[in-house]
Amino acid sequence: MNDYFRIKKIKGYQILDSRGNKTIRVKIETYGGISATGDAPAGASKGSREAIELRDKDGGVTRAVELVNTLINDSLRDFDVRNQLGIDQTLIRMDGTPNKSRVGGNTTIATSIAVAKTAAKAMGLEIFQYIGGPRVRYLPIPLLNILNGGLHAGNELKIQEFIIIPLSFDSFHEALYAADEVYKQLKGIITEKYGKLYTMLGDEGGVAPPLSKTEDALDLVYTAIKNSGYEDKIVMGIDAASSDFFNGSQYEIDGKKLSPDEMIDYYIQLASRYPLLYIEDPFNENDFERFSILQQKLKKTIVTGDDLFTTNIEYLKKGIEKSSAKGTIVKPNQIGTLSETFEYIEFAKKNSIKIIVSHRSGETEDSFIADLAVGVQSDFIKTGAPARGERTSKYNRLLEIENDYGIEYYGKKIYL
Ligand SMILES: O=C(O)[C@@H](CO)OP(=O)(O)O
Ligand SMILES: [Mg+2]
Repeated sequence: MNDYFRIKKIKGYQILDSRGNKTIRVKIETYGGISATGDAPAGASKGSREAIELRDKDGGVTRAVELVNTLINDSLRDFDVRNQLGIDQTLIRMDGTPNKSRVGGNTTIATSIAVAKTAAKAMGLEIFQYIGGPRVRYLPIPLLNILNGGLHAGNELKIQEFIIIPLSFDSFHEALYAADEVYKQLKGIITEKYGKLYTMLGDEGGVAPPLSKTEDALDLVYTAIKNSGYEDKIVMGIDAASSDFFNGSQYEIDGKKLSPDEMIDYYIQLASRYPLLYIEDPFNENDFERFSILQQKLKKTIVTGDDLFTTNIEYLKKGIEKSSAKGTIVKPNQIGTLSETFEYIEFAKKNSIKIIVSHRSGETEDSFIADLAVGVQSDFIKTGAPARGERTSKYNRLLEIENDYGIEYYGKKIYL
């Protein structure tokens, strides 16, 4: 085996994420002197079926770090760093649980990402090229969460994310800059209407005005789109993250308690008032049936599962059998390794499910998911507002890829 690619050392240490919480970074070095790092992001509105994060009692990740420096370093040393599958399978076997609860999904995903980044570097390839090979043709459509609620903000809005989708543009940069204009416009409208204090930001860089009603937030976003002159080019979406306002039998929203069936009508009513192309997690993570009813009623909308599927083939299969959703969120840390993430994406694509590669609300500045989205040719990328470094690092990486490699933006061509 070529020594250049052989792993010499794997090291872990604690770093801070965008919420100021500790998270794990893993660094891999080969005998050829090539090294790269992988970071674990962290969610706030997590699905109950996600891979478990290994955390100390005080919120730190020193146990995860110790595992990397001992068990993982010992087991993966001398592996060829290009052997992603073999390495990921070793991590999966080492953990031995269905949800990575022994070693921690944060530990395994940071390692798995570091492996892929080191391999790409050693081969002299961009990460997206290493992942996607010569088939890479287009850049994903960004879903920009410009107004934050739910667990990502201090306001009373129950819907977690109010998203804009710049579809009809000829290039990625035009799409992104138009979305950025809408974001600025939104801040302007809010300042005028409520005062500057209302433009404080939520966890994903969107504004988080102290509103409590869904329609008030949607009105603001829709007005910002119209005022910017993009009504025919930019559409809207939401991530309800509804498990977080489901009390076991009803959804507590807009000062009301709605039954699951009333929630179906709630979304239909919203879709009749706003151009909602995208609705994520409209029902709690166990309600595959109502996802399916909503998807049938709103044929043009991409109903999407996040907490519903947690990047886990077992649950996606169930969703496909029941026709629950046209789209799936893909978050590598929900499942814990890149190989499982690739398998999931392949399975989803085979079943014509749209792929939305996504960040977490707690992120680092690492732009890996931008390369991942391009490499796997995902339909969309969800990575927050066009503001704050941990979000712009992903957008700026996509701009860099567009600029250096001239990769096209499909936008409207493939979606309307
Ligand atoms: O629900 C979501 O889609 C994510 C990311 O936007 O949030 P979190 O990382 O808090 O789970
Ligand atoms: Mg979500």
